[in-house]
Amino acid sequence: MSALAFAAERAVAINAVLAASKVCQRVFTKLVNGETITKKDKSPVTIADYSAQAVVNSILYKSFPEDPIVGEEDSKDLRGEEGRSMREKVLDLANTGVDQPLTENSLLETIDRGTYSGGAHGRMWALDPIDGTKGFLRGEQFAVCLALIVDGQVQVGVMGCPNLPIDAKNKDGEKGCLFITVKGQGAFQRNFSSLTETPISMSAIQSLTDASFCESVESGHSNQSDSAKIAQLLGITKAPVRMDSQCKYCTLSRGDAEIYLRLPVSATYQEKIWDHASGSLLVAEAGGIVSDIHGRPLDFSKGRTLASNSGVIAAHAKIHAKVIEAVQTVLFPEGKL
Ligand SMILES: Nc1ncnc2c1ncn2[C@@H]1O[C@H](COP(=O)(O)O)[C@@H](OP(=O)(O)O)[C@H]1O
Ligand SMILES: [Mg+2]
Ligand SMILES: [Mg+2]
Ligand SMILES: [Mg+2]
Repeated sequence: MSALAFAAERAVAINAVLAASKVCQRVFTKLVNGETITKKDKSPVTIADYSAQAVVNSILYKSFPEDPIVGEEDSKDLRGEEGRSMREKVLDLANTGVDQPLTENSLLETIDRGTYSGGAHGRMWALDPIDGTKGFLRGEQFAVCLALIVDGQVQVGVMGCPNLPIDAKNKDGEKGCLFITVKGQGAFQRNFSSLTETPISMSAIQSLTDASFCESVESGHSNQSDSAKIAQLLGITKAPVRMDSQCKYCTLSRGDAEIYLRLPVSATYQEKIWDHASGSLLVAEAGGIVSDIHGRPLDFSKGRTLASNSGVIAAHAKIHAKVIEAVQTVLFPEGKL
């Protein structure tokens, strides 16, 4: 029997995301127990972001030294005398997640392996070391998100969600889930603490009135008054599930909600590829369709952003077209498209 496609990439991505997720958990515990998180100082989360990016990049480099990485962060603010204090903290933290300790120089170099410009050709990884920074700071949802993109197509996606309950019905139960997908091979969930992977799929609701939808906690990231109108038009009665990060894609994929609406708040904002690469493949492999507000597939070949898309709409394949129709009616009452 031949090995499954991307088996090595899948395994390395799981290791990298798990290691970075644990680094984030460690930072958070430290912050909560110390005084820093209440200071409204953005530096703590920045430390976690940098450390997680260093850990993932370092693990990827060992197995795939030739692969470029499109990562959210870069080392600019860690350099020089001004960056010293943060650099030292990041180094300490990052070194809790890697086998071979990094030096200050190799830390900066490792973080900057994420500066690739993306594009339509060849292999590249897309990395969001902490997606949902604001959720992380609030002690709510965030995710470490890693995807392999080949010739503009997402092939592998792994997400670590340290604060997500393993079972949505038991919110006080064990937390820490890993979501894993390879194109054509399905969607899976496992606990941080166990190797057993469980296949997951979206719920196929019969009627839209039974549906619930997810959206950002942050109204600056997705237009919540438009989503309320769309929900009303679709006959949805349940309150929106507001959640930070790509945990929304994970929630849909295991059947805990049916629709994800990400509606533009500005005409100029371009979604970042690392905010959607892994999550969109997970939903597709779990039985959903992911598109922009016009129903167009997300195009990961345009560089670091989804430059040819606007917003994101994800839903079970059976209801996606109906959702897009409602989105168009609300956003373009004059029939713009
Ligand atoms: N105006 C905007 N519209 C849409 N997304 C935005 C935005 N400004 C920032 N974001 C993105 O929203 C992401 C968080 O998404 P969500 O609201 O679903 O939690 C952020 O990721 P980071 O937290 O990694 O910076 C950031 O990239
Ligand atoms: Mg993000
Ligand atoms: Mg981020
Ligand atoms: Mg950010």
